[in-house]
Amino acid sequence: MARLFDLHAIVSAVEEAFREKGLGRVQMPPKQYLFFEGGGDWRIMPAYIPSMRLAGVKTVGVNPQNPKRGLATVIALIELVDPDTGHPLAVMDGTLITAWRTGAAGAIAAKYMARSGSTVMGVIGAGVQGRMQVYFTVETVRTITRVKIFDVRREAAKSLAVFVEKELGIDASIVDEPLAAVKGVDILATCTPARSPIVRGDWIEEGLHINAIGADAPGKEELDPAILQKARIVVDDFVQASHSGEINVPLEEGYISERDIYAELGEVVAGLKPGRVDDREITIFDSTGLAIQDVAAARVVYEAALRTGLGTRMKLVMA
Ligand SMILES: NC(=O)C1=CN([C@@H]2O[C@H](COP(=O)(O)OP(=O)(O)OC[C@H]3O[C@@H](n4cnc5c(N)ncnc54)[C@H](O)[C@@H]3O)[C@@H](O)[C@H]2O)C=CC1
Ligand SMILES: CC(=O)C(=O)O
Repeated sequence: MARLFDLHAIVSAVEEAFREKGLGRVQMPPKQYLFFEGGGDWRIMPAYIPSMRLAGVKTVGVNPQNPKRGLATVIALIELVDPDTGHPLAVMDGTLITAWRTGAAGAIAAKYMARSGSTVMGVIGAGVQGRMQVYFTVETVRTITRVKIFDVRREAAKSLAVFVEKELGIDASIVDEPLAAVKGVDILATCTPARSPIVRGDWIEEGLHINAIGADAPGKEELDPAILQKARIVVDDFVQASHSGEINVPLEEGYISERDIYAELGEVVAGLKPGRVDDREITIFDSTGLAIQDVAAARVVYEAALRTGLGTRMKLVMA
């Protein structure tokens, strides 16, 4: 999988998928959850994008206790199918695809919603998604020169700082408190499994764009609802975000109402609604993760595998 990685091809495929969603041309029922007694959950995520002749499903487990067992928090598997016949085309790892397509969604949101000329990025939660948010955003928004990193595990922050300096060639600073990752930044990515706000309302400065990535299940939240009350909020999918995104708790508790949600990202990408309209406004992209992102990114990898001969051909025996 890693040998087939192509950041810009993935961003472009995911952007096309968002555009199709904005134009109302995808089939994607909201993701379904099973909640395990041990604290983790498992999700099923199907999608069909007719104009891209693309269909498939991801199954994905999420358990923040996994790193203690030597496993990733997010573990996924993807099947692509031929939309003409329903025949499987490929079965592939979905763990890297999830990280890549989530990085791509954050980068696309930043492209449409962050201030132009943004130079400083902050990240809270320097795990798998935090790293990919930084990587994809830096490579897509070409003006970032510095990244500020906070993680409750200093070794995670250190590992990301080394990646940023060595692989991306820009400055990285590790900070000792979340406030310092928020102050003075243009783009903030929050990427933790938190169930109560980490970022406080009175820390927020004019013009900030936030990619709220970590909240992707009921009860999860990373931002003080006071931030949502004063921000332009764009979600990836209204139904999913209402049940499981950054807006789920503030909606449930009455801090915001459905009227406060400005748009879905696909509508912005499709040009139906403008993204940022004012350099001083605060904008939030609430990402829950969409199946259309998964199948779009998976197809980039599948086609690269066909081109390069990587992967294993399987004959499926069907009666
Ligand atoms: N929106 C989306 O499309 C997706 C969302 N996610 C969600 O993103 C979150 C992170 O996932 P991964 O990066 O894969 O997990 P991870 O376990 O690799 O990284 C999480 C990081 O957050 C840090 N952390 C935990 N609590 C913190 C706090 N209060 N302050 C600062 N750092 C803290 C941990 O030390 C760890 O380094 C999860 O909630 C996951 O469900 C995951 C994939 C896609
Ligand atoms: C983890 C998750 O929910 C997603 O991949 O969208």
